Amino acid sequence: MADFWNAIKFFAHYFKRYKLGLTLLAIFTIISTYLQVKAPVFMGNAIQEMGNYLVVKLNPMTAASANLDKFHHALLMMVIFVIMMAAGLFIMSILQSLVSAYSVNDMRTGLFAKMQRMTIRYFDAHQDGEILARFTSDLDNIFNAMNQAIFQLFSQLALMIGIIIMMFKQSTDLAWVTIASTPVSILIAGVVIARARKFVNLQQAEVGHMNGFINEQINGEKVIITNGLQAASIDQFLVHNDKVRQATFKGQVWSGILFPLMMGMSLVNTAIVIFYGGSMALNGDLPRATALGLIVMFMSFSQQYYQPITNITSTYNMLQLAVTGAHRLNGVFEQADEVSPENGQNFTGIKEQVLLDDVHFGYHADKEILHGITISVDKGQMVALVGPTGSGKTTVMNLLNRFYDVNAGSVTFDGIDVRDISLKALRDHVGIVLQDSVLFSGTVRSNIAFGKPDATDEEIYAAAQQANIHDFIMSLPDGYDTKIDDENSVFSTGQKQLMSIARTILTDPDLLILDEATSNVDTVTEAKIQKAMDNVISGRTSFVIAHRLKTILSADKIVVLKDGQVIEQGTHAELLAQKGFYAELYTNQMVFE
Ligand SMILES: Nc1ncnc2c1ncn2[C@@H]1O[C@H](COP(=O)(O)OP(=O)(O)OP(=O)(O)O)[C@@H](O)[C@H]1O
Repeated sequence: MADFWNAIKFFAHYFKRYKLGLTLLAIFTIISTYLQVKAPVFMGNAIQEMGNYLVVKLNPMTAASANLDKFHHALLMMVIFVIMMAAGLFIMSILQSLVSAYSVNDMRTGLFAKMQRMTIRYFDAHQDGEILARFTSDLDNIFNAMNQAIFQLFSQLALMIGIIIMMFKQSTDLAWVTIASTPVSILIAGVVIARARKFVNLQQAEVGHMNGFINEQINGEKVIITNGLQAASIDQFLVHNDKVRQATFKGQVWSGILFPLMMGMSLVNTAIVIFYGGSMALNGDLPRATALGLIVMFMSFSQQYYQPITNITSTYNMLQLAVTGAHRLNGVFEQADEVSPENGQNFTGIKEQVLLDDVHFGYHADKEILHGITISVDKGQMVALVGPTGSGKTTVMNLLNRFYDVNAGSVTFDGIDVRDISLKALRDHVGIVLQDSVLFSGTVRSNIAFGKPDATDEEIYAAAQQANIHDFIMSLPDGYDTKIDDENSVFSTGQKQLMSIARTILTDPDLLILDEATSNVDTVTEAKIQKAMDNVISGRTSFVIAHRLKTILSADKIVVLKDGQVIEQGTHAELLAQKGFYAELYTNQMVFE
Protein backbone atom coordinates (compact mmCIF):
# COMPACT_ATOMS: atom_id res chain seq x y z
CA MET A 1 0.00 0.00 0.00
CA ALA A 2 2.91 2.33 0.80
CA ASP A 3 4.19 1.62 -2.72
CA PHE A 4 0.83 2.67 -4.09
CA TRP A 5 0.83 6.04 -2.30
CA ASN A 6 4.44 6.63 -3.25
CA ALA A 7 3.51 5.95 -6.87
CA ILE A 8 0.63 8.45 -6.62
CA LYS A 9 3.05 11.07 -5.25
CA PHE A 10 5.55 10.21 -7.97
CA PHE A 11 3.03 10.65 -10.79
CA ALA A 12 1.51 13.77 -9.19
CA HIS A 13 4.97 15.33 -9.14
CA TYR A 14 5.44 14.80 -12.87
CA PHE A 15 1.85 15.56 -13.86
CA LYS A 16 1.70 18.91 -12.10
CA ARG A 17 3.71 20.47 -14.92
CA TYR A 18 0.97 19.55 -17.38
CA LYS A 19 -2.02 21.09 -15.66
CA LEU A 20 -3.45 22.49 -18.89
CA GLY A 21 -3.23 19.15 -20.72
CA LEU A 22 -4.75 17.32 -17.76
CA THR A 23 -7.56 19.87 -17.37
CA LEU A 24 -8.41 19.51 -21.07
CA LEU A 25 -8.25 15.74 -20.65
CA ALA A 26 -10.68 15.90 -17.72
CA ILE A 27 -13.08 18.14 -19.71
CA PHE A 28 -12.98 15.83 -22.72
CA THR A 29 -13.42 12.80 -20.46
CA ILE A 30 -16.62 14.28 -19.05
CA ILE A 31 -17.90 15.28 -22.52
CA SER A 32 -17.10 11.90 -24.10
CA THR A 33 -18.62 10.05 -21.18
CA TYR A 34 -21.82 12.02 -21.53
CA LEU A 35 -21.88 11.38 -25.29
CA GLN A 36 -21.20 7.69 -24.78
CA VAL A 37 -23.97 7.16 -22.26
CA LYS A 38 -26.46 9.33 -24.12
CA ALA A 39 -26.12 7.52 -27.46
CA PRO A 40 -27.98 4.36 -26.29
CA VAL A 41 -30.85 6.55 -25.07
CA PHE A 42 -31.35 7.77 -28.63
CA MET A 43 -31.05 4.20 -29.87
CA GLY A 44 -33.82 3.17 -27.45
CA ASN A 45 -35.89 6.22 -28.45
CA ALA A 46 -35.53 5.32 -32.13
CA ILE A 47 -36.83 1.79 -31.48
CA GLN A 48 -39.63 3.16 -29.32
CA GLU A 49 -40.62 5.66 -32.05
CA MET A 50 -40.52 2.85 -34.61
CA GLY A 51 -42.86 0.85 -32.32
CA ASN A 52 -45.18 3.84 -31.94
CA TYR A 53 -45.17 4.34 -35.70
CA LEU A 54 -46.11 0.70 -36.32
CA VAL A 55 -48.94 0.87 -33.77
CA VAL A 56 -50.41 3.96 -35.50
CA LYS A 57 -49.70 2.67 -38.99
CA LEU A 58 -51.28 -0.77 -38.43
CA ASN A 59 -54.47 0.78 -37.09
CA PRO A 60 -56.68 1.67 -40.13
CA MET A 61 -58.26 4.50 -38.13
CA THR A 62 -54.95 6.26 -37.51
CA ALA A 63 -52.81 4.94 -40.39
CA ALA A 64 -53.06 8.19 -42.33
CA SER A 65 -51.46 10.24 -39.57
CA ALA A 66 -48.50 7.85 -39.12
CA ASN A 67 -45.10 9.39 -39.79
CA LEU A 68 -41.49 8.54 -39.09
CA ASP A 69 -40.29 12.05 -38.17
CA LYS A 70 -39.59 11.27 -34.51
CA PHE A 71 -37.89 7.99 -35.48
CA HIS A 72 -35.64 9.83 -37.93
CA HIS A 73 -34.91 12.52 -35.39
CA ALA A 74 -33.85 10.00 -32.72
CA LEU A 75 -31.73 8.15 -35.26
CA LEU A 76 -30.06 11.37 -36.41
CA MET A 77 -29.32 12.36 -32.81
CA MET A 78 -27.81 8.96 -32.19
CA VAL A 79 -25.50 9.30 -35.21
CA ILE A 80 -24.49 12.85 -34.22
CA PHE A 81 -23.70 11.74 -30.67
CA VAL A 82 -21.69 8.75 -31.86
CA ILE A 83 -19.64 10.93 -34.25
CA MET A 84 -19.03 13.53 -31.53
CA MET A 85 -18.11 10.77 -29.11
CA ALA A 86 -15.55 9.37 -31.59
CA ALA A 87 -14.07 12.85 -32.03
CA GLY A 88 -13.95 13.32 -28.25
CA LEU A 89 -12.19 9.97 -27.75
CA PHE A 90 -9.71 10.83 -30.50
CA ILE A 91 -8.84 14.17 -28.85
CA MET A 92 -8.53 12.38 -25.50
CA SER A 93 -6.13 9.88 -26.97
CA ILE A 94 -3.96 12.70 -28.39
CA LEU A 95 -3.94 14.51 -25.04
CA GLN A 96 -3.07 11.28 -23.22
CA SER A 97 -0.19 10.57 -25.59
CA LEU A 98 1.12 14.12 -25.21
CA VAL A 99 1.01 14.12 -21.42
CA SER A 100 2.50 10.58 -21.28
CA ALA A 101 5.31 11.33 -23.73
CA TYR A 102 6.24 14.65 -22.10
CA SER A 103 6.11 13.41 -18.54
CA VAL A 104 8.10 10.23 -19.30
CA ASN A 105 10.58 12.48 -21.08
CA ASP A 106 10.85 14.58 -17.90
CA MET A 107 11.31 11.42 -15.84
CA ARG A 108 14.09 10.21 -18.14
CA THR A 109 15.85 13.60 -18.03
CA GLY A 110 15.44 13.78 -14.25
CA LEU A 111 16.80 10.27 -13.86
CA PHE A 112 19.81 10.94 -16.07
CA ALA A 113 20.56 14.22 -14.27
CA LYS A 114 20.21 12.42 -10.93
CA MET A 115 22.72 9.78 -12.08
CA GLN A 116 25.23 12.54 -12.74
CA ARG A 117 24.77 13.90 -9.22
CA MET A 118 25.00 10.63 -7.39
CA THR A 119 27.89 9.28 -5.40
CA ILE A 120 30.28 6.61 -6.64
CA ARG A 121 28.92 4.48 -3.77
CA TYR A 122 25.71 3.97 -5.75
CA PHE A 123 27.53 2.90 -8.92
CA ASP A 124 29.83 0.59 -6.97
CA ALA A 125 26.89 -1.06 -5.25
CA HIS A 126 24.71 -1.60 -8.35
CA GLN A 127 25.37 -3.58 -11.50
CA ASP A 128 25.31 -1.72 -14.82
CA GLY A 129 22.38 -3.81 -16.08
CA GLU A 130 20.37 -2.96 -12.98
CA ILE A 131 20.94 0.79 -13.42
CA LEU A 132 20.14 0.54 -17.13
CA ALA A 133 16.86 -1.25 -16.32
CA ARG A 134 15.61 1.95 -14.63
CA PHE A 135 15.88 3.68 -18.03
CA THR A 136 14.54 0.80 -20.06
CA SER A 137 12.01 -1.58 -18.52
CA ASP A 138 10.86 0.69 -15.66
CA LEU A 139 10.31 3.76 -17.83
CA ASP A 140 8.76 1.60 -20.57
CA ASN A 141 6.34 0.09 -18.07
CA ILE A 142 5.41 3.55 -16.80
CA PHE A 143 4.89 4.87 -20.33
CA ASN A 144 2.77 1.88 -21.34
CA ALA A 145 0.68 2.18 -18.20
CA MET A 146 0.12 5.89 -18.79
CA ASN A 147 -0.87 5.36 -22.37
CA GLN A 148 -3.02 2.32 -21.81
CA ALA A 149 -4.08 2.19 -18.19
CA ILE A 150 -3.66 5.21 -15.92
CA PHE A 151 -5.76 7.73 -17.84
CA GLN A 152 -8.12 4.98 -18.92
CA LEU A 153 -8.69 4.15 -15.29
CA PHE A 154 -10.26 7.58 -14.81
CA SER A 155 -12.17 7.67 -18.08
CA GLN A 156 -13.49 4.15 -17.51
CA LEU A 157 -14.55 4.96 -13.95
CA ALA A 158 -16.28 8.10 -15.27
CA LEU A 159 -17.99 5.96 -17.91
CA MET A 160 -19.16 3.47 -15.33
CA ILE A 161 -20.59 6.21 -13.09
CA GLY A 162 -22.17 7.91 -16.12
CA ILE A 163 -23.83 4.68 -17.26
CA ILE A 164 -25.16 3.97 -13.78
CA ILE A 165 -26.67 7.48 -13.50
CA MET A 166 -28.16 7.28 -17.00
CA MET A 167 -29.58 3.79 -16.38
CA PHE A 168 -31.31 4.87 -13.16
CA LYS A 169 -32.74 7.89 -14.98
CA GLN A 170 -34.24 5.62 -17.64
CA SER A 171 -35.52 2.68 -15.55
CA THR A 172 -34.72 1.90 -11.91
CA ASP A 173 -35.77 -1.75 -12.24
CA LEU A 174 -33.68 -2.47 -15.32
CA ALA A 175 -30.75 -0.50 -13.83
CA TRP A 176 -30.75 -2.79 -10.77
CA VAL A 177 -30.98 -5.86 -13.01
CA THR A 178 -27.98 -4.64 -15.04
CA ILE A 179 -25.69 -3.89 -12.10
CA ALA A 180 -26.75 -6.85 -9.94
CA SER A 181 -24.04 -9.13 -11.34
CA THR A 182 -21.21 -6.63 -10.66
CA PRO A 183 -19.89 -8.21 -7.42
CA VAL A 184 -19.78 -11.67 -9.07
CA SER A 185 -17.92 -10.28 -12.08
CA ILE A 186 -15.39 -8.42 -9.94
CA LEU A 187 -14.86 -11.54 -7.82
CA ILE A 188 -14.24 -13.71 -10.88
CA ALA A 189 -11.95 -11.06 -12.40
CA GLY A 190 -10.05 -10.79 -9.10
CA VAL A 191 -9.38 -14.53 -8.96
CA VAL A 192 -8.27 -14.67 -12.60
CA ILE A 193 -6.04 -11.62 -12.22
CA ALA A 194 -4.39 -12.98 -9.07
CA ARG A 195 -3.53 -16.21 -10.92
CA ALA A 196 -2.36 -14.31 -14.00
CA ARG A 197 -0.20 -12.01 -11.88
CA LYS A 198 1.44 -14.94 -10.15
CA PHE A 199 2.51 -16.43 -13.47
CA VAL A 200 3.40 -13.09 -15.07
CA ASN A 201 5.69 -12.37 -12.08
CA LEU A 202 7.15 -15.84 -12.42
CA GLN A 203 7.63 -15.24 -16.14
CA GLN A 204 9.50 -12.00 -15.44
CA ALA A 205 11.67 -13.67 -12.82
CA GLU A 206 12.50 -16.54 -15.19
CA VAL A 207 13.29 -14.13 -18.03
CA GLY A 208 15.55 -12.23 -15.61
CA HIS A 209 17.38 -15.46 -14.68
CA MET A 210 17.73 -16.41 -18.33
CA ASN A 211 19.10 -12.97 -19.29
CA GLY A 212 21.54 -13.13 -16.40
CA PHE A 213 22.68 -16.54 -17.63
CA ILE A 214 23.08 -15.29 -21.23
CA ASN A 215 25.03 -12.25 -20.02
CA GLU A 216 27.34 -14.45 -17.97
CA GLN A 217 27.88 -16.83 -20.86
CA ILE A 218 28.67 -14.01 -23.31
CA ASN A 219 31.20 -12.56 -20.88
CA GLY A 220 32.71 -15.98 -20.32
CA GLU A 221 32.59 -17.14 -23.94
CA LYS A 222 36.37 -17.41 -24.20
CA VAL A 223 36.53 -19.63 -21.11
CA ILE A 224 33.66 -21.76 -22.46
CA ILE A 225 35.35 -22.22 -25.84
CA THR A 226 38.75 -22.90 -24.27
CA ASN A 227 37.25 -25.62 -22.09
CA GLY A 228 35.07 -27.05 -24.88
CA LEU A 229 31.94 -26.45 -22.80
CA GLN A 230 29.65 -25.22 -25.59
CA ALA A 231 27.32 -28.23 -25.42
CA ALA A 232 27.05 -28.00 -21.61
CA SER A 233 26.29 -24.30 -21.96
CA ILE A 234 23.46 -25.05 -24.42
CA ASP A 235 22.05 -27.68 -22.03
CA GLN A 236 21.97 -25.16 -19.20
CA PHE A 237 20.39 -22.59 -21.49
CA LEU A 238 17.66 -25.06 -22.48
CA VAL A 239 16.72 -25.52 -18.82
CA HIS A 240 16.33 -21.74 -18.39
CA ASN A 241 14.49 -21.39 -21.68
CA ASP A 242 12.08 -24.17 -20.78
CA LYS A 243 11.22 -22.52 -17.49
CA VAL A 244 10.52 -19.27 -19.37
CA ARG A 245 8.26 -21.16 -21.81
CA GLN A 246 6.25 -22.80 -19.04
CA ALA A 247 5.79 -19.60 -17.06
CA THR A 248 4.98 -17.60 -20.22
CA PHE A 249 2.38 -20.12 -21.33
CA LYS A 250 0.59 -20.15 -17.96
CA GLY A 251 0.81 -16.37 -17.64
CA GLN A 252 -0.64 -15.83 -21.10
CA VAL A 253 -3.42 -18.39 -20.60
CA TRP A 254 -4.56 -16.77 -17.36
CA SER A 255 -4.19 -13.22 -18.73
CA GLY A 256 -5.99 -14.17 -21.94
CA ILE A 257 -8.91 -15.81 -20.15
CA LEU A 258 -10.12 -12.58 -18.57
CA PHE A 259 -11.40 -10.89 -21.69
CA PRO A 260 -13.60 -13.75 -22.99
CA LEU A 261 -14.83 -14.38 -19.46
CA MET A 262 -15.95 -10.78 -19.05
CA MET A 263 -17.44 -10.84 -22.53
CA GLY A 264 -19.42 -13.94 -21.55
CA MET A 265 -20.61 -12.28 -18.32
CA SER A 266 -21.68 -9.24 -20.31
CA LEU A 267 -23.71 -11.41 -22.74
CA VAL A 268 -25.36 -13.34 -19.90
CA ASN A 269 -26.21 -10.01 -18.32
CA THR A 270 -27.69 -8.79 -21.60
CA ALA A 271 -29.84 -11.95 -21.79
CA ILE A 272 -31.10 -11.29 -18.25
CA VAL A 273 -31.92 -7.69 -19.20
CA ILE A 274 -33.83 -8.89 -22.31
CA PHE A 275 -35.68 -11.48 -20.24
CA TYR A 276 -36.66 -8.99 -17.54
CA GLY A 277 -37.52 -6.25 -20.04
CA GLY A 278 -39.48 -8.74 -22.11
CA SER A 279 -41.56 -9.81 -19.12
CA MET A 280 -42.22 -6.14 -18.29
CA ALA A 281 -43.58 -5.72 -21.81
CA LEU A 282 -45.59 -8.93 -21.73
CA ASN A 283 -47.06 -8.18 -18.30
CA GLY A 284 -48.26 -4.91 -19.72
CA ASP A 285 -46.37 -2.92 -17.03
CA LEU A 286 -45.28 -0.59 -19.78
CA PRO A 287 -46.58 0.26 -23.27
CA ARG A 288 -44.99 -2.31 -25.63
CA ALA A 289 -43.13 0.27 -27.73
CA THR A 290 -41.68 1.88 -24.61
CA ALA A 291 -40.66 -1.52 -23.22
CA LEU A 292 -39.07 -2.46 -26.54
CA GLY A 293 -37.15 0.80 -26.63
CA LEU A 294 -35.96 0.23 -23.05
CA ILE A 295 -34.83 -3.31 -23.84
CA VAL A 296 -32.68 -2.11 -26.76
CA MET A 297 -31.35 0.78 -24.67
CA PHE A 298 -30.41 -1.49 -21.76
CA MET A 299 -28.89 -4.10 -24.07
CA SER A 300 -26.49 -1.38 -25.08
CA PHE A 301 -26.05 -0.16 -21.48
CA SER A 302 -25.33 -3.68 -20.32
CA GLN A 303 -22.53 -4.08 -22.86
CA GLN A 304 -21.19 -0.61 -22.12
CA TYR A 305 -21.32 -1.25 -18.39
CA TYR A 306 -19.07 -4.28 -18.70
CA GLN A 307 -16.54 -2.42 -20.82
CA PRO A 308 -15.04 -0.43 -17.88
CA ILE A 309 -15.05 -3.50 -15.63
CA THR A 310 -13.17 -5.49 -18.29
CA ASN A 311 -10.79 -2.66 -19.13
CA ILE A 312 -9.93 -1.76 -15.56
CA THR A 313 -9.41 -5.36 -14.50
CA SER A 314 -7.39 -6.29 -17.60
CA THR A 315 -5.02 -3.33 -17.15
CA TYR A 316 -4.43 -4.14 -13.49
CA ASN A 317 -1.14 -5.92 -14.23
CA MET A 318 0.05 -2.95 -16.23
CA LEU A 319 -0.80 -0.62 -13.35
CA GLN A 320 1.02 -2.93 -10.97
CA LEU A 321 4.16 -2.79 -13.15
CA ALA A 322 3.94 1.01 -13.25
CA VAL A 323 3.64 1.16 -9.44
CA THR A 324 6.73 -1.07 -9.17
CA GLY A 325 8.55 1.08 -11.75
CA ALA A 326 7.66 4.28 -9.87
CA HIS A 327 8.83 2.66 -6.63
CA ARG A 328 12.18 1.78 -8.19
CA LEU A 329 12.66 5.23 -9.73
CA ASN A 330 11.79 6.79 -6.37
CA GLY A 331 14.48 4.57 -4.90
CA VAL A 332 17.01 6.18 -7.25
CA PHE A 333 15.76 9.72 -6.64
CA GLU A 334 16.04 9.18 -2.89
CA GLN A 335 19.75 8.28 -3.13
CA ALA A 336 22.19 10.74 -1.62
CA ASP A 337 23.77 13.29 -3.96
CA GLU A 338 27.44 14.09 -3.84
CA VAL A 339 27.69 16.98 -1.43
CA SER A 340 30.02 19.85 -1.99
CA PRO A 341 30.70 21.70 1.27
CA GLU A 342 28.82 24.96 1.76
CA ASN A 343 31.31 27.81 1.30
CA GLY A 344 33.84 25.14 0.22
CA GLN A 345 37.40 26.36 0.09
CA ASN A 346 38.65 27.21 -3.35
CA PHE A 347 41.71 25.02 -3.45
CA THR A 348 44.28 26.26 -5.95
CA GLY A 349 46.73 23.40 -5.96
CA ILE A 350 49.06 21.46 -3.70
CA LYS A 351 51.81 23.60 -2.28
CA GLU A 352 53.22 21.34 0.42
CA GLN A 353 51.78 17.98 1.27
CA VAL A 354 48.96 15.44 0.90
CA LEU A 355 48.30 13.52 4.11
CA LEU A 356 46.11 10.58 5.02
CA ASP A 357 46.11 10.74 8.80
CA ASP A 358 45.03 7.71 10.85
CA VAL A 359 42.29 6.93 8.35
CA HIS A 360 39.61 4.42 9.24
CA PHE A 361 37.14 3.48 6.56
CA GLY A 362 34.63 0.81 5.57
CA TYR A 363 32.22 0.64 2.64
CA HIS A 364 29.63 -0.64 5.10
CA ALA A 365 29.24 0.38 8.72
CA ASP A 366 29.76 -3.15 9.98
CA LYS A 367 32.98 -3.91 8.10
CA GLU A 368 36.05 -1.72 8.42
CA ILE A 369 38.46 -2.03 5.48
CA LEU A 370 41.19 0.48 6.36
CA HIS A 371 42.34 0.36 9.97
CA GLY A 372 44.18 3.59 10.81
CA ILE A 373 46.26 4.31 7.73
CA THR A 374 48.78 7.15 7.71
CA ILE A 375 50.51 8.06 4.45
CA SER A 376 52.07 11.41 3.56
CA VAL A 377 53.43 12.65 0.28
CA ASP A 378 55.24 15.92 -0.32
CA LYS A 379 54.53 18.09 -3.33
CA GLY A 380 56.11 16.62 -6.43
CA GLN A 381 56.76 13.23 -4.86
CA MET A 382 55.55 9.86 -6.05
CA VAL A 383 54.11 7.32 -3.65
CA ALA A 384 53.61 3.75 -4.80
CA LEU A 385 51.02 1.56 -3.11
CA VAL A 386 51.70 -2.14 -3.20
CA GLY A 387 50.12 -5.08 -1.46
CA PRO A 388 48.19 -8.26 -2.03
CA THR A 389 44.81 -8.22 -3.72
CA GLY A 390 42.09 -6.86 -1.44
CA SER A 391 44.62 -5.09 0.81
CA GLY A 392 42.93 -1.71 0.28
CA LYS A 393 45.00 0.04 -2.42
CA THR A 394 42.02 1.12 -4.55
CA THR A 395 40.15 2.09 -1.40
CA VAL A 396 42.93 4.57 -0.50
CA MET A 397 42.61 6.06 -3.99
CA ASN A 398 38.84 6.34 -3.56
CA LEU A 399 39.34 8.47 -0.45
CA LEU A 400 41.91 10.81 -2.02
CA ASN A 401 39.46 11.93 -4.69
CA ARG A 402 36.59 11.94 -2.18
CA PHE A 403 34.61 9.24 -3.92
CA TYR A 404 33.96 8.15 -0.34
CA ASP A 405 34.40 9.94 3.00
CA VAL A 406 36.54 8.57 5.79
CA ASN A 407 34.86 7.22 8.94
CA ALA A 408 37.61 8.54 11.18
CA GLY A 409 40.90 10.35 10.68
CA SER A 410 41.32 12.72 7.76
CA VAL A 411 42.59 13.26 4.24
CA THR A 412 44.14 16.72 3.92
CA PHE A 413 45.71 18.73 1.13
CA ASP A 414 48.10 21.31 2.64
CA GLY A 415 46.28 20.88 5.93
CA ILE A 416 42.83 21.48 4.41
CA ASP A 417 40.41 18.58 4.87
CA VAL A 418 39.14 17.33 1.48
CA ARG A 419 35.62 17.57 2.92
CA ASP A 420 36.11 21.35 3.19
CA ILE A 421 37.27 21.82 -0.39
CA SER A 422 34.63 22.52 -3.04
CA LEU A 423 34.11 19.38 -5.11
CA LYS A 424 34.75 21.24 -8.32
CA ALA A 425 38.07 22.62 -7.11
CA LEU A 426 39.07 19.21 -5.80
CA ARG A 427 38.24 17.37 -9.01
CA ASP A 428 39.89 20.10 -11.09
CA HIS A 429 43.16 19.36 -9.37
CA VAL A 430 43.02 15.60 -9.16
CA GLY A 431 43.58 13.43 -12.23
CA ILE A 432 42.86 9.73 -12.32
CA VAL A 433 44.04 7.05 -14.70
CA LEU A 434 41.98 3.95 -14.02
CA GLN A 435 43.06 0.39 -14.61
CA ASP A 436 40.18 -0.22 -17.01
CA SER A 437 40.44 2.76 -19.28
CA VAL A 438 37.18 3.98 -20.72
CA LEU A 439 36.81 5.36 -24.21
CA PHE A 440 33.65 7.31 -25.07
CA SER A 441 31.97 7.27 -28.44
CA GLY A 442 33.34 10.07 -30.60
CA THR A 443 36.81 10.44 -32.07
CA VAL A 444 40.31 9.85 -30.77
CA ARG A 445 40.66 13.63 -30.56
CA SER A 446 37.47 14.13 -28.51
CA ASN A 447 38.52 11.31 -26.20
CA ILE A 448 41.88 12.84 -25.40
CA ALA A 449 40.28 16.27 -25.02
CA PHE A 450 37.52 14.86 -22.80
CA GLY A 451 38.58 16.76 -19.69
CA LYS A 452 39.54 19.90 -21.62
CA PRO A 453 37.18 20.24 -24.59
CA ASP A 454 38.70 23.59 -25.62
CA ALA A 455 42.23 22.17 -25.97
CA THR A 456 44.06 23.14 -29.15
CA ASP A 457 45.35 20.50 -31.58
CA GLU A 458 48.90 21.31 -30.51
CA GLU A 459 48.04 20.65 -26.86
CA ILE A 460 46.32 17.37 -27.81
CA TYR A 461 49.28 16.19 -29.91
CA ALA A 462 51.74 17.16 -27.16
CA ALA A 463 49.74 15.19 -24.58
CA ALA A 464 49.58 12.17 -26.91
CA GLN A 465 53.31 12.41 -27.54
CA GLN A 466 54.05 12.44 -23.82
CA ALA A 467 51.72 9.47 -23.44
CA ASN A 468 53.60 7.64 -26.19
CA ILE A 469 50.48 7.10 -28.30
CA HIS A 470 50.89 9.85 -30.91
CA ASP A 471 52.76 7.66 -33.44
CA PHE A 472 50.16 4.93 -33.21
CA ILE A 473 47.31 7.41 -33.70
CA MET A 474 49.08 8.91 -36.72
CA SER A 475 49.45 5.43 -38.21
CA LEU A 476 45.63 5.06 -38.30
CA PRO A 477 44.06 6.05 -41.66
CA ASP A 478 41.99 8.79 -40.04
CA GLY A 479 44.55 9.74 -37.39
CA TYR A 480 43.03 11.83 -34.61
CA ASP A 481 39.67 11.76 -36.41
CA THR A 482 39.42 7.96 -36.08
CA LYS A 483 35.89 7.21 -34.94
CA ILE A 484 35.39 5.33 -31.71
CA ASP A 485 32.17 3.47 -31.16
CA ASP A 486 30.97 0.32 -29.43
CA GLU A 487 32.18 -2.03 -32.13
CA ASN A 488 35.49 -0.28 -32.60
CA SER A 489 38.17 -2.41 -31.08
CA VAL A 490 41.16 -0.85 -32.80
CA PHE A 491 42.65 -0.16 -29.40
CA SER A 492 44.21 -2.76 -27.18
CA THR A 493 43.93 -2.49 -23.39
CA GLY A 494 47.43 -1.04 -23.22
CA GLN A 495 46.67 1.51 -25.94
CA LYS A 496 43.48 2.48 -24.17
CA GLN A 497 45.47 3.15 -21.05
CA LEU A 498 47.91 5.28 -23.03
CA MET A 499 44.96 7.31 -24.37
CA SER A 500 43.72 7.65 -20.85
CA ILE A 501 47.14 8.87 -19.72
CA ALA A 502 47.14 11.41 -22.59
CA ARG A 503 43.70 12.58 -21.45
CA THR A 504 45.00 13.10 -17.93
CA ILE A 505 48.20 14.84 -19.06
CA LEU A 506 46.07 17.34 -20.98
CA THR A 507 44.16 18.37 -17.85
CA ASP A 508 47.49 18.97 -16.08
CA PRO A 509 46.32 17.76 -12.64
CA ASP A 510 48.13 18.71 -9.46
CA LEU A 511 47.62 15.34 -7.85
CA LEU A 512 47.74 12.25 -9.98
CA ILE A 513 46.18 8.93 -9.09
CA LEU A 514 47.26 6.15 -11.37
CA ASP A 515 46.13 2.56 -11.30
CA GLU A 516 48.48 0.59 -13.46
CA ALA A 517 46.88 -1.80 -15.98
CA THR A 518 47.34 -5.39 -14.90
CA SER A 519 46.18 -7.03 -18.08
CA ASN A 520 48.67 -8.84 -20.19
CA VAL A 521 50.16 -6.16 -22.38
CA ASP A 522 52.97 -7.04 -24.73
CA THR A 523 56.47 -5.96 -23.74
CA VAL A 524 56.58 -3.13 -26.30
CA THR A 525 53.31 -1.66 -25.00
CA GLU A 526 54.48 -2.24 -21.44
CA ALA A 527 57.62 -0.22 -22.13
CA LYS A 528 55.47 2.50 -23.70
CA ILE A 529 53.17 2.59 -20.67
CA GLN A 530 56.21 2.79 -18.42
CA LYS A 531 57.58 5.73 -20.39
CA ALA A 532 54.17 7.45 -20.45
CA MET A 533 53.82 6.95 -16.72
CA ASP A 534 57.26 8.42 -16.13
CA ASN A 535 56.30 11.44 -18.24
CA VAL A 536 53.00 12.04 -16.50
CA ILE A 537 54.41 11.46 -13.02
CA SER A 538 57.53 13.53 -13.43
CA GLY A 539 57.41 16.52 -11.10
CA ARG A 540 53.82 15.80 -10.10
CA THR A 541 52.48 14.69 -6.75
CA SER A 542 51.28 11.20 -7.46
CA PHE A 543 49.86 8.03 -6.00
CA VAL A 544 50.46 4.94 -8.11
CA ILE A 545 49.02 1.49 -7.58
CA ALA A 546 51.76 -0.66 -8.99
CA HIS A 547 51.22 -4.23 -9.98
CA ARG A 548 54.63 -4.69 -11.58
CA LEU A 549 57.15 -3.81 -8.92
CA LYS A 550 59.80 -2.78 -11.41
CA THR A 551 57.65 0.20 -12.38
CA ILE A 552 58.09 1.74 -8.96
CA LEU A 553 61.77 1.29 -8.29
CA SER A 554 62.22 5.04 -8.54
CA ALA A 555 59.27 5.91 -6.27
CA ASP A 556 60.04 8.42 -3.53
CA LYS A 557 58.15 6.22 -1.15
CA ILE A 558 56.70 2.73 -1.34
CA VAL A 559 53.80 1.97 1.00
CA VAL A 560 53.04 -1.69 1.57
CA LEU A 561 49.44 -2.41 2.51
CA LYS A 562 48.15 -5.65 3.97
CA ASP A 563 44.64 -6.26 5.31
CA GLY A 564 43.93 -2.53 5.41
CA GLN A 565 47.05 -1.59 7.33
CA VAL A 566 50.39 -0.08 6.37
CA ILE A 567 52.93 -2.74 7.24
CA GLU A 568 56.03 -1.21 5.64
CA GLN A 569 57.06 2.18 4.22
CA GLY A 570 60.25 3.41 2.62
CA THR A 571 62.22 3.59 -0.58
CA HIS A 572 62.88 0.47 -2.62
CA ALA A 573 66.39 0.17 -1.21
CA GLU A 574 65.20 0.70 2.38
CA LEU A 575 62.47 -1.90 2.05
CA LEU A 576 64.80 -4.45 0.47
CA ALA A 577 67.18 -3.91 3.34
CA GLN A 578 64.36 -4.56 5.82
CA LYS A 579 63.97 -8.04 4.29
CA GLY A 580 60.28 -7.94 5.12
CA PHE A 581 57.09 -8.49 3.16
CA TYR A 582 58.10 -6.18 0.29
CA ALA A 583 61.51 -7.80 -0.11
CA GLU A 584 59.83 -11.19 -0.36
CA LEU A 585 57.23 -9.88 -2.83
CA TYR A 586 59.94 -8.30 -4.96
CA THR A 587 62.17 -11.36 -4.98
CA ASN A 588 59.23 -13.59 -5.92
CA GLN A 589 58.13 -11.31 -8.74
CA MET A 590 61.61 -10.98 -10.15
CA VAL A 591 61.78 -14.77 -10.41
CA PHE A 592 58.83 -14.67 -12.81
CA GLU A 593 59.89 -11.62 -14.83
N1 LIG B 1 32.42 -0.94 -3.39
C1 LIG B 1 32.75 -1.80 -2.42
N2 LIG B 1 31.83 -2.18 -1.52
C2 LIG B 1 32.14 -3.04 -0.52
N3 LIG B 1 33.37 -3.56 -0.35
C3 LIG B 1 34.34 -3.21 -1.21
C4 LIG B 1 34.07 -2.33 -2.30
N4 LIG B 1 35.23 -2.16 -2.99
C5 LIG B 1 36.17 -2.92 -2.36
N5 LIG B 1 35.63 -3.55 -1.29
C6 LIG B 1 36.34 -4.42 -0.34
O1 LIG B 1 37.39 -3.67 0.23
C7 LIG B 1 38.55 -4.45 0.39
C8 LIG B 1 39.73 -3.73 -0.27
O2 LIG B 1 39.49 -3.66 -1.66
P1 LIG B 1 40.41 -2.82 -2.65
O3 LIG B 1 39.74 -2.83 -3.97
O4 LIG B 1 40.72 -1.51 -2.04
O5 LIG B 1 41.71 -3.72 -2.68
P2 LIG B 1 42.96 -3.63 -3.66
O6 LIG B 1 44.15 -3.72 -2.78
O7 LIG B 1 42.85 -2.44 -4.54
O8 LIG B 1 42.80 -4.97 -4.48
P3 LIG B 1 43.24 -5.31 -6.01
O9 LIG B 1 44.72 -5.34 -6.05
O10 LIG B 1 42.64 -6.66 -6.21
O11 LIG B 1 42.64 -4.26 -6.89
C9 LIG B 1 38.24 -5.80 -0.24
O12 LIG B 1 37.94 -6.69 0.83
C10 LIG B 1 37.01 -5.57 -1.07
O13 LIG B 1 36.19 -6.70 -1.05
